[in-house]
Amino acid sequence: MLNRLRPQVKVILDPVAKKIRINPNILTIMGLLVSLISAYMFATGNLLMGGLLIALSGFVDMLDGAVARNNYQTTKFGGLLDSTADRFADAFILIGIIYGGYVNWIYGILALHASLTVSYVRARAESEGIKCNVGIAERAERLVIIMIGAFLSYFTNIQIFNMNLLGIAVVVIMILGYVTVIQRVYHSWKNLKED
Ligand SMILES: CC(C)CCC[C@@H](C)CCC[C@@H](C)CCC[C@@H](C)CCOC[C@@H](COP(=O)(O)OP(=O)(O)OC[C@H]1O[C@@H](n2ccc(N)nc2=O)[C@H](O)[C@@H]1O)OCC[C@H](C)CCC[C@H](C)CCC[C@H](C)CCCC(C)C
Ligand SMILES: O=P([O-])([O-])O[C@@H]1[C@@H](O)[C@H](O)[C@@H](O)[C@H](O)[C@@H]1O
Ligand SMILES: [Mg+2]
Ligand SMILES: [Mg+2]
Repeated sequence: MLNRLRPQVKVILDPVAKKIRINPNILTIMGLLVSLISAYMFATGNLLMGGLLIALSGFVDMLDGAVARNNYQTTKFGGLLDSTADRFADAFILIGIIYGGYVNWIYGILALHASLTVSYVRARAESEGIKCNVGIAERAERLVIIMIGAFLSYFTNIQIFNMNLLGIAVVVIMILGYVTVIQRVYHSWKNLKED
């Protein structure tokens, strides 16, 4: 869903990206390091910074591709590095939230499994030659849901089923993640069943 905003983001980001003379792969690694710091913030109970650093990490993840495209530096390896870094960033953030005690570890592990499987199905489908960027909880949605959960947990003490709103956010991405896996498998079946 949020991927539909790419054209609007492009209008804002491209003028900035054109001026940046950093190798996109370095930016990708920088974004990954920001997600690691975000995880540390969650692990040590700093929800506000944890949420803000998810935003910054996501911004850098948007920027690395924009810099690559606007400076004619896109590479196949860069694309692989970007996707791989995203898997590590997803894991760092969820492990930080689990370690910080904001969600029962089983929900956190399942949310991580769902997130990684969403991306795996897409990569596996692409290896068979079909596009598969479909589903209700792609990576941008998952990160925004966690960000919102972190900020709401920081500013309020609302509890649902004895969980703060960050824990609820993790449960939400666990559920929506598995829904997205089903959506992507079904999408792939529809496009591959003739083969
Ligand atoms: C105070 C600071 C600490 C914090 C400041 C933060 C702000 C500066 C930023 C604020 C923006 C922030 C809210 C945005 C967060 C969104 C983020 C969580 C979502 C991230 O989605 C990922 C993003 C990029 O996806 P890709 O990596 O797949 O895409 P690209 O990198 O462009 O292309 C990959 C492609 O490029 C080539 N390449 C790449 C790397 C490389 N090294 N070499 C290469 O060659 C190669 O070809 C690769 O294949 O996805 C973007 C999706 C969508 C556009 C996101 C839109 C988000 C939207 C702006 C946010 C909406 C906000 C939300 C409704 C409300 C926010 C919640 C509130 C509580 C904050
Ligand atoms: O949305 P999602 O499929 O979970 O995750 C996506 C990966 O499948 C894709 O390979 C990558 O380029 C995107 O940046 C994002 O990480
Ligand atoms: Mg990127
Ligand atoms: Mg990425």
